[in-house]
Amino acid sequence: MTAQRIDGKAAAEALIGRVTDDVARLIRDHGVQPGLAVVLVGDDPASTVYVRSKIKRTAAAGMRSFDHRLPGDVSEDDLLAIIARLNADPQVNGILVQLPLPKHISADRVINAIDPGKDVDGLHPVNAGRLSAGTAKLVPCTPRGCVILAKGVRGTLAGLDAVVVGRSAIVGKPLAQLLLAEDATVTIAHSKTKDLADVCRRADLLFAAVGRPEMVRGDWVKPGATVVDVGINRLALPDGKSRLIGDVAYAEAEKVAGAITPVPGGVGPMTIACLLLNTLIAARARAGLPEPMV
Ligand SMILES: Nc1nc2c(c(=O)[nH]1)N[C@@H](CN(C=O)c1ccc(C(=O)N[C@@H](CCC(=O)O)C(=O)O)cc1)CN2
Ligand SMILES: [Mg+2]
Repeated sequence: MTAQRIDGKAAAEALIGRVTDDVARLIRDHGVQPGLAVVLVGDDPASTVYVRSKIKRTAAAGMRSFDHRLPGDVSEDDLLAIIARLNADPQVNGILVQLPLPKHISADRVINAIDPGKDVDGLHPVNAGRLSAGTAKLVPCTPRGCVILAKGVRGTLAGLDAVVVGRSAIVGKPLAQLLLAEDATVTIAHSKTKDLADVCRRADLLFAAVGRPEMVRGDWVKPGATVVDVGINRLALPDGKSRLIGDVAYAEAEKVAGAITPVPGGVGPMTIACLLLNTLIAARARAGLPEPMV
């Protein structure tokens, strides 16, 4: 049996559709138009593509979009001054600083400077703390997308054994917290985990977020498991072109898994959809309205 291919693109379009409808209601009923400011430092090609897509999708969803492109040698102080202006701007409900930042800028200092109520990446320590306390509204976009996709397949995640391979602040750690909030039994594994393949083989839900191309092999997957591949690794081809591959050896894993996300077209599109959702959540909270029912 071949695994069900989880269509992240379709799930993202459906979520963006619901967000767009709620934005229209928010404008019509409350005169509130959500606004997202995206800050890009430098000209990294992948980041430029992601930022362009974020800006385009924000506007298409009926939100205001504010575009801040800064040279790669901008000083940390100048960047912090822009963040301070965006924090004070009532038209801006969400602030997203595209990562990674150049080496001379401390990502921690920049993230800490964002108003937690506008932190649509969910990376500010206040929002990370709220996530572990179970009271978060703004949670990191990629992990939120992973949980939506897994729930789309399994309905409930309660009681399932979830293994998250990777412990980054942007994916692994918040994903583990979100899965715990869904009553899954969660293991966080990483490069130092003993018998990693055995740990993965116990997972009903296997999330790979290590940034190592095809590290998770087919025989690491429990038969019938739901596999969510967060990896986006660009592989250079001999003809000068490139190809994206995930952290999971898809061709092997699809023979064993019950369902699996492809790369591209799996988790990636959900990241941008969840950014729009977070911007809507931030705008509604700012207006004293409950979370959207999307
Ligand atoms: N401030 C942030 N920076 C970064 C984040 C983030 O969530 N917040 N995540 C990544 C990049 N990212 C969004 O910023 C992102 C990555 C990938 C995709 C996506 O749709 N990928 C497609 C493939 C696209 C391609 O061909 O390159 C897919 O997987 O189908 C969207 C957003 C790091 N930085
Ligand atoms: Mg840095």
